Amino acid sequence: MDYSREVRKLAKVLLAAMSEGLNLSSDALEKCLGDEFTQIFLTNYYPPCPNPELVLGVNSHSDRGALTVLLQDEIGGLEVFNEGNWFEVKPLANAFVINVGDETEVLSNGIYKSVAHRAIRKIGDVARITIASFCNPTLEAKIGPIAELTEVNPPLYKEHHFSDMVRYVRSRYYDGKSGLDNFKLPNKS
Ligand SMILES: O=C(O)CCC(=O)C(=O)O
Ligand SMILES: [Fe+2]
Repeated sequence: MDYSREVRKLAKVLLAAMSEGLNLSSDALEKCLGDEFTQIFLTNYYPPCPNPELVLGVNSHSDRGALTVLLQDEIGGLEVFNEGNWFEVKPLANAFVINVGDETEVLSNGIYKSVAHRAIRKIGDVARITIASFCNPTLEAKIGPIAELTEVNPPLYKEHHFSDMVRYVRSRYYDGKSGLDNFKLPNKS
């Protein structure tokens, strides 16, 4: 309980800072996530494995919600994709990894990018444990680019309910593609 309360506080601080980074009021992003944004905790257990080079822990994906607070142990294996390459996210003691989720990319009209990531197995003879805390909109929340951000740049994403994103991503279960593909508007330029 304490952990979830503290993670929630951290997520609120991050959402406020990210809203200000968009030149919006500090409650702008959180307000879009519904009455109270939801939190889902997922513990990932990667058991010891004799042939780590043959195994992928979690296939490439981006987290679908607003943001993820990830706690990883010291084993390592998380990688992020940028400009055609995978980069290791080295574990740092007493630090969280924060992933921007797909719906923050939509709300910010593409200013904040959700991050493609995966988990590989680096060391075979020890288990790895991570705890992901997904901060998500409520299922009924209507998610689309925030109006102030579409005055200069046209909207890049279709408005949808978060439940539509969840349904779409589930239908594609970890196939390596982004959930955002389904909500992109055709580029008119
Ligand atoms: O275990 C990790 O390092 C990543 C897990 C993850 O990306 C997820 O649960 O969404
Ligand atoms: Fe993830």
